[in-house]
Amino acid sequence: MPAGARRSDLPALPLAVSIGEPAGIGAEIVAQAWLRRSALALPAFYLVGDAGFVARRLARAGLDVPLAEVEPGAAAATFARALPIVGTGHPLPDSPGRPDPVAARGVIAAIERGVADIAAGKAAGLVTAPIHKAALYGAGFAFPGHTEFLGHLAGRYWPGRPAQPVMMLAGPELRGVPVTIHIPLAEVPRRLTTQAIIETGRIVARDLTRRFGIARPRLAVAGLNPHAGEDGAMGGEDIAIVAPAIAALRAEGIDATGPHPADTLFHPRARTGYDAVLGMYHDQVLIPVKTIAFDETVNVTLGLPFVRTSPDHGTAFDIAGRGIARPDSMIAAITMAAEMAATGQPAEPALS
Ligand SMILES: NC(=O)C1=CN([C@@H]2O[C@H](COP(=O)(O)OP(=O)(O)OC[C@H]3O[C@@H](n4cnc5c(N)ncnc54)[C@H](O)[C@@H]3O)[C@@H](O)[C@H]2O)C=CC1
Ligand SMILES: NCC(=O)COP(=O)(O)O
Repeated sequence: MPAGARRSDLPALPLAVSIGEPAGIGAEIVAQAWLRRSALALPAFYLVGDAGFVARRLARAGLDVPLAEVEPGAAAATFARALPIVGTGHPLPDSPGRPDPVAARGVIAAIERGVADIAAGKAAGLVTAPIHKAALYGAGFAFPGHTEFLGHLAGRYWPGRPAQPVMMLAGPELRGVPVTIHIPLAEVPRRLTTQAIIETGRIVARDLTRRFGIARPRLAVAGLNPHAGEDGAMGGEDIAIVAPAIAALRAEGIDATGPHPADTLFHPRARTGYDAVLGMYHDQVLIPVKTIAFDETVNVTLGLPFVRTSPDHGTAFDIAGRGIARPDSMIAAITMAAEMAATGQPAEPALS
């Protein structure tokens, strides 16, 4: 829990939870979280989507959850008796495991509505259920994932306050940040820049302090190549790109170290030496994070003027519609969003 936040400080406003890919498990894990609201003292939240779809899916999955279609202003008062649903006006198909391109508009609208509600002072933060990226790309979605889309929406609703979204996977034992995210592995060396590492490191250091209460965050920066390049013998990027970024961060007073060989950065003793790892590409970070704590880890977007969290997992098409998906990571995401919102941090200032 971030310093400065206490359970009793849970935000007065509800959290908005976007429905995600309807062919996936999103509706089921939100409903499962709602069923545990009292036992876990969860903060109030509402699901943004299509109430008709949610009702059909929960019936199919054998989840007995009362639903109430409301406006955000009534969600907190409704939460004790029913799962509040805020409609987008876009019907969603109930076809578990089989994504239908017709759903894309409603999936995107739910994310947009959640951010609009935060900007309008109706929601404390956004929790996103997983999307199926390929389905959205097929419908013309121009962003690799939520992370970049939310940066775009921040520009729409907080103009003049440039957002620089940074993905962080935060688990009980490990926080990891991929500097490059959803790009082909073959493109990583070309698109990895010293400036990107510096900007990512600044945002992580700042938000670990502002949102997570860590006074002087320690950042361990992984090298790109085996053995962090072995003095250049196994790749020149660690000397040419990564090391200068670490030097620049240190010159700014940020406690960054490295480039560290990635293979020895994630064992339990190594993890005591830092507050977050900056990795150079997606799997360098997400494999250790999900291996250590798949059910408890939360995907947090740093660098935004609002709070956004998500479960670490995806749409789980193989188990959708059966009511067996574990809600743990969704519950962790809801809890973390509430705790981050409760720190009462104002909208983020622009970074230099
Ligand atoms: N934040 C987001 O929107 C995310 C979206 N995705 C998307 O999800 C889709 C599927 O991705 P995959 O790589 O297959 O990963 P996945 O996380 O959906 O599934 C991997 C395995 O974990 C299991 N699993 C996942 N969540 C579970 C839960 N809550 N309870 C029990 N078992 C669970 C699945 O059944 C499957 O066997 C892709 O389109 C991907 O882009 C993936 C990660 C995050
Ligand atoms: N692998 C993480 C992931 O896919 C989540 O991406 P995003 O939708 O949160 O940008």
